[in-house]
Amino acid sequence: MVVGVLALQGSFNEHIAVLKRLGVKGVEVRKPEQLLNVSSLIIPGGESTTMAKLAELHNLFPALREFVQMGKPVWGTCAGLIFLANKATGQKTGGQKLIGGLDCTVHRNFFGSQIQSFETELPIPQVVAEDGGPPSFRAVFIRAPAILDVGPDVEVLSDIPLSAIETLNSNPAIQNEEESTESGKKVIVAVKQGNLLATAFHPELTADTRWHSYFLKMVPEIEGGTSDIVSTSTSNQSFGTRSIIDFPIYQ
Ligand SMILES: NC(=O)CC[C@H](N)C(=O)O
Repeated sequence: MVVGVLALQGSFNEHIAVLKRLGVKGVEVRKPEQLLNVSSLIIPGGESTTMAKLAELHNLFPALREFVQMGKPVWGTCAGLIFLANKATGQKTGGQKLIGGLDCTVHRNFFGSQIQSFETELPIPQVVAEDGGPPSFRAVFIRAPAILDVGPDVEVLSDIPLSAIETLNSNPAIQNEEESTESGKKVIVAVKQGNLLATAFHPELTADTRWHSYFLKMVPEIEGGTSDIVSTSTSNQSFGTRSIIDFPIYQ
């Protein structure tokens, strides 16, 4: 079995490279019929409006929705998270099509514009760190979304205190959100709901492969049939982070 990576736009190459480091084949998915050949799917970061337009052009929405509804593991990172959400706010005029399935509301550019992108250390969730490594991971937020509310079946894996973000005082979206958020202090940045995993940050842009290993464990074919793929690879894991200078710029 191979892992599909939606390759319309954004950081699909980076995801495929991480999968390769873990000994797993990642294949680019651009057409509906290609979803038949993959056990699971990663939807990368990029620009969700553009991705939605390209998905529409390639008639991918029905197949993507079916893939999600069939219970196949799907992981959305950043724009991919927006794509999977049932509801998005902060969209461009006219809105954009979503795959949906993930019971949450996401704010598309919660942390501000491209220049308000940032990196921070966040505690690694217990379930993600099963194979060890440092207690935190480097979370890379690029014009990132955040999850504003979740339904009862959604498990929150990571959240972030707004006070930890430098842009807090200069970004009106965050200030408004802070006032309207009940806890007033945190937003959700990683969730799991059954077969769906979603992160507002970009693990594929760091050398820490634990989020990818966690996702691979959600894929029954890989976990059951070829468990050495995941367990062997974890011994090769490193936990460093690439410099932000290397990051692709998403418009
Ligand atoms: N790095 C990203 O994927 C950014 C996503 C962007 N906020 C969007 O609307 O699509």
